[in-house]
Amino acid sequence: MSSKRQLDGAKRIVVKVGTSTLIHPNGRINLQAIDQLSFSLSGLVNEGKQVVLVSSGAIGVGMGQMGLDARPEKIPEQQALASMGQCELMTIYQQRFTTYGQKISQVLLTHDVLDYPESRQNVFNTLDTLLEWGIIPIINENDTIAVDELDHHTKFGDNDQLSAVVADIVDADLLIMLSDIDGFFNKNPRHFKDARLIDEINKIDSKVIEQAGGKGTKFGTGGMTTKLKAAKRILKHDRMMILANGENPSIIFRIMNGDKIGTLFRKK
Ligand SMILES: Nc1ncnc2c1ncn2[C@@H]1O[C@H](COP(=O)(O)OP(=O)(O)O)[C@@H](O)[C@H]1O
Ligand SMILES: N[C@@H](CCC(=O)OP(=O)(O)O)C(=O)O
Repeated sequence: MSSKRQLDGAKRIVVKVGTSTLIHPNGRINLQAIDQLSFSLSGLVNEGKQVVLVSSGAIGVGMGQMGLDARPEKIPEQQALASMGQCELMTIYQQRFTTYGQKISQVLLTHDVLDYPESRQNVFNTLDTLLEWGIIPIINENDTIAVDELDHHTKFGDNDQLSAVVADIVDADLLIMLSDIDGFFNKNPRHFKDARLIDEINKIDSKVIEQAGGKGTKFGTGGMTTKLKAAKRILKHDRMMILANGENPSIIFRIMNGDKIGTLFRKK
């Protein structure tokens, strides 16, 4: 067995970063993580890759701004926090990416863009143009609009699934999902000391689904269940996904080098 993964020269890459990577447990912004992420993604663009960043964190950053240590129950309050936090988050990204000479843009999406071929095409046209220009689009769900109503489905559910949808829209080769855990384990490692990291998964069957548990921190949403839903979509369309620990986002360079880090989801 080869000690390196063959990522088949992946050129168009979507990177998803979860709230738990961007926010310290004390609620403050993890500047080091954002800096490393900006450095690594700018480095990939300089190597000739096309990179989209799907970034969570708006609500988490908004909570920090308002001094809250628990997510409010009321949806309008969550949306207000997202609106504040998104602005702050983009300001920090703008600063850090500028340091590395990298231009960025912001794209906020709702699920219903997928229901309308014209909207979907417009999203593709925008993203494709940005990527051709060497810009890194930073995508989040448009939390102000995104709520689930009976007849108007605007919510993706979570950014794990949003990132897989984005990978489809831009026809990405690879989705790198950075979380607060080293990859997919055969059981939740926060509850079981003997949990084992799985190197590669080729199919999301009921056995794999049963191994997935809930979220890890107060900032996370969905836990492994939503990451597996995203992986299912990725496999269905013959793309690759790597789930890895975003604690130190420069891990992206080693991932792209084919080092066996985290869990690779790929069809056999
Ligand atoms: N089988 C599993 N393997 C790895 N992590 C798991 C598993 N089942 C549940 N988890 C939990 O999923 C968490 C990651 O998801 P989440 O908290 O939503 O983070 P993020 O903010 O990165 O989306 C881990 O911290 C872990 O507690
Ligand atoms: N749109 C929300 C993110 C929702 C979400 O999926 O968060 P996470 O599980 O941390 O990736 C925000 O920016 O706070």
